[in-house]
Amino acid sequence: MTYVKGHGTQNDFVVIADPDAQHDLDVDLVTALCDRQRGIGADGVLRVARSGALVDQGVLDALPPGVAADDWFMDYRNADGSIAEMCGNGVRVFAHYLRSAGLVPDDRFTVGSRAGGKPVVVHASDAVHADVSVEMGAVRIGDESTVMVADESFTGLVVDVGNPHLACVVPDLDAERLAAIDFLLGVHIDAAVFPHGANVELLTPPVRDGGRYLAHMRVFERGVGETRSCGTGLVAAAAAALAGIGEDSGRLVITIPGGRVEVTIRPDGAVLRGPSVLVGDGTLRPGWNA
Ligand SMILES: N[C@@H](CCC[C@H](N)C(=O)O)C(=O)O
Repeated sequence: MTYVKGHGTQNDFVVIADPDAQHDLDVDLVTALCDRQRGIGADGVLRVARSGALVDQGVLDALPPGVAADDWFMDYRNADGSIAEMCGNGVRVFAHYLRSAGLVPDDRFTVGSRAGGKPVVVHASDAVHADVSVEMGAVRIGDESTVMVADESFTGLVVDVGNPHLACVVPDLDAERLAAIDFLLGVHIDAAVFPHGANVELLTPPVRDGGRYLAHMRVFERGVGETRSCGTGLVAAAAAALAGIGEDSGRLVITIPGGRVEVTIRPDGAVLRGPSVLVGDGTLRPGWNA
């Protein structure tokens, strides 16, 4: 099995090309691949397969809305082996991989995901770096909920970006205090609100900077733990930040530990724009996971 290692603002992935969906991406394989000591090490795995092949092989029950059988599908797995509906940084890396491997002829195409088809634009790319926009689709904002991080409680909005988020814009939080929060002391969401778990974002209040807003964010991902970036989390947090100041649209540049991305929120959907890096590639030797 060959792989490519890539990241989007240091949210890192093992990319496995499997056009006909022949591999069994079971929990043992995914957790071993993502293990930073005994595997390649990553926050998740992106299987590159034809959407129709995933249906034929029973990985998907049916094609999700907006996904055609011959679209390339990002079959995303978290580092713990669980399946998630969508990964915003993953789509950028996935699109970059497709371009760099010559699997798509143009810079505009649709990437399939369990949360539906995601149109992408590859603004610039070479073998290593790319700048990619993803139309993330509808952002649904729900009620408030709270999360305990160690013994501190944070209140946020339940946000659905295809996958579940609790996006907390924390009054008076600044970048320094945000950096000092210790997720290792425990992150506890309300299981009654999130029966399938959730990703948790902590965000500083947005500060206007010309025609955009600036903010800082950290994220604790379902199925992974703290990551240096989360694309769907950035979209959820941007929508929550705008909602908090009574806006339903706007542009935010958000700094996360892994870099900076731009999120545009409009009433009809969100766009995430940021970098992708393809770090290198290799071959797994027979028996590596025995
Ligand atoms: N890192 C991702 C989100 C990956 C899925 C998430 N952990 C979940 O379980 O919902 C992103 O960039 O969006």
